[in-house]
Amino acid sequence: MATQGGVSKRKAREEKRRAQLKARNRQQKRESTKTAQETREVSELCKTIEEGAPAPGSNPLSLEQAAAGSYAGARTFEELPLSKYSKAALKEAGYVNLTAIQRAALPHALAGRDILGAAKTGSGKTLCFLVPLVEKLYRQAWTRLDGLGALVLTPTRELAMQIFEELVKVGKRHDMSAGLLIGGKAVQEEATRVNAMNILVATPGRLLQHMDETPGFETHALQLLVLDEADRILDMGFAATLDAIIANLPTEGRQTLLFSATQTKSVRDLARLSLQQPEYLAVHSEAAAPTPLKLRQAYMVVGLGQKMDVLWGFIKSHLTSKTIVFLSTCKQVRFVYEAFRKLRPGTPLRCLHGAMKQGKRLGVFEAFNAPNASGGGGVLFATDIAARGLDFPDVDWVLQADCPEDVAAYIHRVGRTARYTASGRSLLLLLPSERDAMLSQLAEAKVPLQQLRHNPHKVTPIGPSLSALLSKNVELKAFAQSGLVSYCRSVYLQPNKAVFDAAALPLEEYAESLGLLAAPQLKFMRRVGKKVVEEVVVGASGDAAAAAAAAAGAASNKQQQLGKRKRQEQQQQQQPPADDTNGDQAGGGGSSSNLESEDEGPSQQQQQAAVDDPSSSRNKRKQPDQPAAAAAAAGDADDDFLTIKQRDVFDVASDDDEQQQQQLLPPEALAAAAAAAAKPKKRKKQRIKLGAVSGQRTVFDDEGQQLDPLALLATEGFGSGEGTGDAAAAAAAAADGDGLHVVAGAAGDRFERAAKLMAARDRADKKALAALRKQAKLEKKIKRKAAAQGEEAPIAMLGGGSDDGYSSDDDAAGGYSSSDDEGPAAAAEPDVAYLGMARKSAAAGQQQQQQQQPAKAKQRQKKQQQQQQQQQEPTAEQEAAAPAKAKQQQQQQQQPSKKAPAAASLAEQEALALQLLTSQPWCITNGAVSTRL
Ligand SMILES: Nc1ncnc2c1ncn2[C@@H]1O[C@H](COP(=O)(O)OP(=O)(O)OP(=O)(O)O)[C@@H](O)[C@H]1O
Repeated sequence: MATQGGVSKRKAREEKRRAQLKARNRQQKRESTKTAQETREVSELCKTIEEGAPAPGSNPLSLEQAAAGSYAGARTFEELPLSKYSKAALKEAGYVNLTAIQRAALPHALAGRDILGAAKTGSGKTLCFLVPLVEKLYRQAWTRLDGLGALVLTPTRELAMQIFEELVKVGKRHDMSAGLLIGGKAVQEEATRVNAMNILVATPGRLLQHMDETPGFETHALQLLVLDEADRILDMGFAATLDAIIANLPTEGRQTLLFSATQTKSVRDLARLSLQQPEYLAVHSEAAAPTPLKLRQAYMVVGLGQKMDVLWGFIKSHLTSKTIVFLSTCKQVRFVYEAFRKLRPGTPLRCLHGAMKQGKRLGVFEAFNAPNASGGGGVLFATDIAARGLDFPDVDWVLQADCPEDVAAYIHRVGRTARYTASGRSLLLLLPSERDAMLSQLAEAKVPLQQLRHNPHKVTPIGPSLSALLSKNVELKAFAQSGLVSYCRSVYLQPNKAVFDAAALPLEEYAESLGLLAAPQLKFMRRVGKKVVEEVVVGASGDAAAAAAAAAGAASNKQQQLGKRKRQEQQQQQQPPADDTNGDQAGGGGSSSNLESEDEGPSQQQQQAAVDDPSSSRNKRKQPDQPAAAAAAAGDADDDFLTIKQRDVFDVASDDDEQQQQQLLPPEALAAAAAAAAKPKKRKKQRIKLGAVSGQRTVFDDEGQQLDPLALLATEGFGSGEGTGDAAAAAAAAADGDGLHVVAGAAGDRFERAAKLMAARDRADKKALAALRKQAKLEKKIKRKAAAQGEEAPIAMLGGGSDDGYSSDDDAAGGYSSSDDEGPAAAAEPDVAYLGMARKSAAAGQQQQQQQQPAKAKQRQKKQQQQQQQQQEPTAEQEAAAPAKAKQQQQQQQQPSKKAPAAASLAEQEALALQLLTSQPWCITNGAVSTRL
């Protein structure tokens, strides 16, 4: 039996070995056939490319169809000299016909030429470099042993991930390795595999890190370098990193492809890349607009104080739309997202910014990237990390809540919608101070814009709701504060000074709109203010009118424009409710829902001026029918949040505006306007500015009387006599009409003193914040400890507020300091109070504690009880001193103790801190926001 079993086992083993051998032979045969086929295919492809390549410098897009013997002019992927692997993969991914930029770029790229390609957003530039990349390595029979053959650089991690996914689709049948190198992942993990990669998609920073740190990371064989969003990678932000990367790459025999919707033309930039006779392919340079055809773009002028309301109103009115909202800083995104989430608009909210952890970033990206199966909407609040290249499907709206830094940023942001053949809409919110310059820059770039205004019935102020939220949530308040500061700083730092004017930001209004009680005092903003003062002082000579004129002369054009804009703003504020106008515009239909009208040209501008002008009688009359017709044509009847104002505003910044408005005014209104203009408005405004040394807050005394802004200095430690004296002198000087330079001179001193005071406050604020942080840390630690010991929920940490779910009754009853709670355990650990026990009898509480306490604690308790007993048996001396002591105790009971028990004092501290956080103004010191305590 044993021998029989052994024989059958041996037979089975032999059969298995034979089967394996057969399989290996088959595999080898297949591979050699495949290699032979591939070799044949590669040689054919090389021949076709060599013979049929378009002439250098030609634009294949101009060809109607592929010429005989040439693949230039191909209209489908099938007509291009591509491997059958690539063709099959492209077909599987649903790519059949070529887009314009693909028709122009692919023939040149396949021929191995360097390319500088520019085309509108969403026009398919990704395939313009991925297909030639895969094909080039395939034609060179690149194997895994050959190392790094192609490198794609992109400015953001999300874009790198998206390109990588696309690469996997296109190259799925090829035998190559590809890797994704982005920050936020363990570099060591990547280092083990990076050397085995044939293709890398990377962000510049992480790639350079591997070049510096990963042993054996070689790039000498690189065949192809791609810069997606080339202008961004070539700009200042990446300059040093890119130069270091390029220094590590071979220049000989390397093909370089650069693509973007907004291409760089800087010769110096291109010289850094050592391009070899590049083909410049800007397929949409002759187009009417640099933005997608199916994108409807609009702007709206909104004061900074109303931005949050408009944003909220927009979201509430577009709950089923998929929207991306762009804000300028991470901190703003964080605040708006957190605050709106708590206000529950009724649509999913997400946020994406650079300060998020990579895992979260990826999760949000994937979630927003998922096709919208249910058809429901959603909002993504994002910084400019989502502005370039990302191909989120089905985005209906792009809302730029903050002005983009330049036209290129605008084009990329709006390009997140209306991609490929889809349509989309965008709305740009502009501050009155940004309007003219930004619109003229956009007009210069031929961006077609229509002016809209919001339906006031759809906008409710959310400041009070935010304020209520902030008063309960210290963290959210800190977010609001840092959001505000970061926004102001971003405006202050913008190089595009024609558009961004930090001095024109109405901080008080903005702070209020975020739910804050007061605006911060920002050092950098004070520098802006100081500059204005200096300009005025330089211009001051003799009387105030001359000084104002000199100041106006010295000030930049921008400032003059600002004055003009402010006048316009004032006019707009006096305007009758916007819905009246819109109702009229809608042709009496009562609906203010139109987004587009067909009328353009100068008459439009006149119409605009009439709409803007409150005194124009045309405003009160019905407008012609055309907007109603346009509305019907536009099919926007569902959008009752936005209402039409004007279409294609190209020269809103022109100096003729005022003139045009005046032409439309009736004579009486003109006379009134002339009288108003004759008043020395400017002087008055400047005086207010100069006096507002410590911000433009209204200051009230204890009785609630409004104080002169200058008197603030007197009340805040500069010597009341001097301060009031200054204020009075300033007021007197101002009254006699010669006050401008006097006030300006005095302001210098005050600035200095105010700066000192603020510095002292800042230090105090910092200390207070540090104490708060320390306390929060302590709470967390105690909580963790408690959780680890398996203690149940009813343990509250001192200073922990009501987050732990305690009833307000307990809090109101002063649960922290209830004498019932201060058992031996509480005495031993003064930072922990067992609030849950306040509801039970002290005895029950003690019993429970005894059950929970470990043996050591029991011993300690016993010892303390013994001590108490000893204390209860008074000595003769104690008996003698007893009456005096009793009296003292009685006094102590009657007078609230100055030094409260530890628990009570901490609770008080917390309450005080909370109160101060929600009521005091706050400052900024070296970037850290702190609360003035
Ligand atoms: N030939 C094609 N046929 C069908 N769909 C295509 C084709 N080319 C590209 N697309 C699709 O068009 C969309 C936009 O493509 P892509 O992301 O490459 O645009 P882009 O020009 O790089 O945009 P951006 O300038 O914003 O980076 C993608 O969803 C892509 O799948």
